[in-house]
Amino acid sequence: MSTKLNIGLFGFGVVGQGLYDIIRTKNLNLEIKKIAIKHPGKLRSLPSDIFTTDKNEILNNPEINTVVELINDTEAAFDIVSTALASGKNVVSASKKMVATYLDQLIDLQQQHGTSLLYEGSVCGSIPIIRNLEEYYDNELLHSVSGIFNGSSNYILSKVYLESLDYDTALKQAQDLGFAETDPTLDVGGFDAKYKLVIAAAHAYGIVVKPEEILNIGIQNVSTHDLQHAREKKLKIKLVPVAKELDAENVTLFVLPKFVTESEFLYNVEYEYNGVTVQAAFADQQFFFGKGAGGHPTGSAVLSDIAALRYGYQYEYKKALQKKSLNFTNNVTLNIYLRYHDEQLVELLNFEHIYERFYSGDYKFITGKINLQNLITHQQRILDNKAFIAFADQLTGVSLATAE
Ligand SMILES: NC(=O)C1=CN([C@@H]2O[C@H](COP(=O)(O)OP(=O)(O)OC[C@H]3O[C@@H](n4cnc5c(N)ncnc54)[C@H](OP(=O)(O)O)[C@@H]3O)[C@@H](O)[C@H]2O)C=CC1
Ligand SMILES: N[C@@H](CC=O)C(=O)O
Repeated sequence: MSTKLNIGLFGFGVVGQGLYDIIRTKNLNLEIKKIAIKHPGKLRSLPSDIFTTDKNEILNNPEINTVVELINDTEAAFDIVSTALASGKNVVSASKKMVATYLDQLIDLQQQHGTSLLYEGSVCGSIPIIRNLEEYYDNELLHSVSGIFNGSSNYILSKVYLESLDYDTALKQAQDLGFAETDPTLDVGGFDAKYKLVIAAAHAYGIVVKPEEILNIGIQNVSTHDLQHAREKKLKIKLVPVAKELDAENVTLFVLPKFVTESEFLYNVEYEYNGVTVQAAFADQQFFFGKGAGGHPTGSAVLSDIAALRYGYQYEYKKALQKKSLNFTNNVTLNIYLRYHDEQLVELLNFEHIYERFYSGDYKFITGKINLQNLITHQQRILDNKAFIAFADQLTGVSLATAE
């Protein structure tokens, strides 16, 4: 029999309201008892007595057995979630930065207190990827997990590529639609995709990697030259996080823009949609597609976690708890396109091999092979120089289109 859930909800913004709308339409064995928010003066769509600004009205209420955390403050979210888990309450969260940053501590807390933390909504909105990695692929050898994990960046790339809208207007639209983070640098800089990659990798490969160890370069420096380059070669530019098993012992993780070919599933993933490609040893290639941002799509994933809690569902972190775990490494060579101004940057990056160099007026690019570690070392210089970097597919052995 399912347990009645008495919920304390933290956050009534885009996702919190999305969840509330969905719950309202259903007759589920659950009740939202209290909603904690930050700004008491804001106009709300519900009677004021359901709201509180005191977290302890939820955390210290013995009647509340489930906390749903949907706030936009990482440190406050960790405080709320860890307190709830330690006091015997199960938790659902969509805060990917918080989960990725504190994943090892959150796993420990669940084990110590026998409580459950579910976070499907934190990775790729409505796409049920975490539970699939955790359960369905439990016994599969995964060669790679990659895709489009950030709705805002993808929305912007679709707008600038398909509709020739300017970047700033496209970003403003992504913010107005509720897709972007409070600080949109997290989206366009590839941080948000990286947090999601950290979480996915924990369930796919059992590795818990600190976000700061992983390269993230986003779409913030994309220019009309880069877009034109892609168009001429019938490619699209997508922001792609990659988790790839290199051999029986090593896994690499990185987030970079990518030139995607027409034959890839990601080519047709546009606007706020996300896509996840899983390359497995036996199941072969599988593709998950769905809305990656927005109140209702994310609310639906949060509700699915809440429903799973009614039956006592917990992540077992089976791969992470295995004795022989995989190592995370940045020692991998990538096929890279670099658009740049500063010749010194090219020297610093120390290409292992150069396929092509192009100069025309103020447009200069180079394609070649680079070690990921070199990109990490010079990441800040790449960004400060307004240079743009993208990789080409190596997962299937296809090299840069320009290399042919
Ligand atoms: N937007 C999206 O598409 C998605 C967002 N997420 C994640 O979900 C979380 C929420 O995002 P979103 O709904 O967009 O954010 P919003 O900015 O729309 O809403 C944030 C909410 O959190 C509340 N809040 C902030 N700090 C506190 C606090 N200390 N205690 C209680 N309430 C607090 C705010 O209160 P007040 O209303 O008073 O300001 C607000 O209601 C974030 O972690 C985000 O990364 C995940 C997937 C998709
Ligand atoms: N800002 C995020 C929201 C969902 O996770 C995104 O754009 O994907």
